[in-house]
Amino acid sequence: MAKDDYDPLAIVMAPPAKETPEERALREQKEVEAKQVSDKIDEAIRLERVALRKQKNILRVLLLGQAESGKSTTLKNFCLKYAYQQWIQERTSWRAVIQLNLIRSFITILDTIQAEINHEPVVDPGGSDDDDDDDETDAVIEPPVATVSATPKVTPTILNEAHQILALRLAPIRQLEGTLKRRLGIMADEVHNAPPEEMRATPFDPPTVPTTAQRRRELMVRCWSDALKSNLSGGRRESDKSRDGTDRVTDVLASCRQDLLAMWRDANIRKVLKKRHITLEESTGFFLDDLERIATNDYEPTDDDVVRARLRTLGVQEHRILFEQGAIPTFSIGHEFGKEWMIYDVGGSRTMRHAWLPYFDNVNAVIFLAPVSCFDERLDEDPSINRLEDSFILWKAVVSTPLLQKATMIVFLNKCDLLKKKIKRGVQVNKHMPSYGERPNEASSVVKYLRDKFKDMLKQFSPEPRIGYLYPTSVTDTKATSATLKSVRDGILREHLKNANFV
Ligand SMILES: Nc1nc2c(ncn2[C@@H]2O[C@H](COP(=O)(O)OP(=O)(O)OP(=O)(O)O)[C@@H](O)[C@H]2O)c(=O)[nH]1
Ligand SMILES: [Mg+2]
Repeated sequence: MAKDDYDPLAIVMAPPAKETPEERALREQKEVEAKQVSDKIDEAIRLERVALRKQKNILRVLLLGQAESGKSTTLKNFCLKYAYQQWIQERTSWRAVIQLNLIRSFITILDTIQAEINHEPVVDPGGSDDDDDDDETDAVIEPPVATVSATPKVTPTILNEAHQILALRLAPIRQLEGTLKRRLGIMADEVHNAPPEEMRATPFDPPTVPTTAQRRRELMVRCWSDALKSNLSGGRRESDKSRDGTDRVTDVLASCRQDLLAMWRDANIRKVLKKRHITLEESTGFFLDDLERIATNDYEPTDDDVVRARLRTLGVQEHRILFEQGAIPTFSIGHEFGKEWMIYDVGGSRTMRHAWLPYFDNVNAVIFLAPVSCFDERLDEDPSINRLEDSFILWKAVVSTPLLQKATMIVFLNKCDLLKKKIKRGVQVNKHMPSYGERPNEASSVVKYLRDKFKDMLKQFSPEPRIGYLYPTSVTDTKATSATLKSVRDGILREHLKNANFV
């Protein structure tokens, strides 16, 4: 069998080689019975979840927003602030995820070096801000278009033989990616070449299939606590260990540390990344600036590392948070009220929005994550759609639906830190968002402008008048987010008390 055809699951599941018709009938009957039992268990779990969702004393909070908007990061902030004991139990297990984020950044650098050496054409992800195209339009958002030079210019590269040797020496880190993915039980993330999936702009829309199916490779798990458990227990093989019993991935990273540092600090490699429009500093799971600390044998993740680690959410994850002693204000009715929260963290990609609808029932609050730095970016799953435009479409659907009419609406205008960086880099907001007009090209002014837009839409499209709470956030900044969460928690509890006629 060719190596690529090898499928351990198919081998295990294949029927016995010399099966008689009687044996076959018996096996098939057993399979039907097993399926019935399995379906019954699934149904029992589903009913238990529905019952849990209806329990009156549990506060239900829904985290909504497009992919990479910061939903899971917000959830981590909640756990860090209000369920710290649970948090520290899981903290060490995040090491593998952080190492994987780091390794993937290096794989991007290695691929870029290769592309440069091969004189591959440069892909312009969204048109340059330097061009003088002053095309006036009334559109709120101008969707950027990816362009590839028709006749690629073969310019002499600034990389030399030493860079090639360095890249060759670091080639083994590519293998570590597979080891970590297997260990974490990461789903087939190679959606890259998969047939296009059905997508929905909002949970209420009919499905469509995108014309452009090329997507980035992402790391996704069904539930991060399962991934972390898999890392701790079954996921590790003997071959993952070095001879002295230590972890092979950690050992390889530590032994490559100097070369990795040399690669990330090399001025010419940085220039090539810039030329090829690769801004790793602004991409998800960025740990390159922490390399010196992470590529060591005794690396232990810090709270901040865990908050910044990136794992894409698949489907909807339910997280039960039991607020620790003292984490809940007493108001006037005693300690226990609002102690238990169920936070639903959804996968934000358009391919996953169909799964949100069952969770719109009986929700106390929605925290809607709108990344404000992405006015010049396109959706990964459908590059014809501008990311900010997508946030507006989603927000309109969320505020319009009668299903969420009673929910307290909270908006996090997130990624303000990245917005500041982008503007500092010289990106002109009004080139990508003509409606922004001649307002100052400053982060605070952009945030105010977008805040007003989200607020206006809440007013215009809510079935009944209601107030919303809008916060500018950078949820990777745990200190600032801690203060925001306190205000969010108090707001949600107060609204809940009001609705329950306690105040
Ligand atoms: N710099 C910066 N990075 C952020 C911020 N919020 C989130 N991120 C990063 O953006 C990436 C995506 O964040 P997630 O919280 O995983 O996004 P999500 O909304 O859960 O995405 P899906 O699970 O795909 O729906 C992670 O690498 C985060 O560290 C922010 O305010 N500033
Ligand atoms: Mg997520």
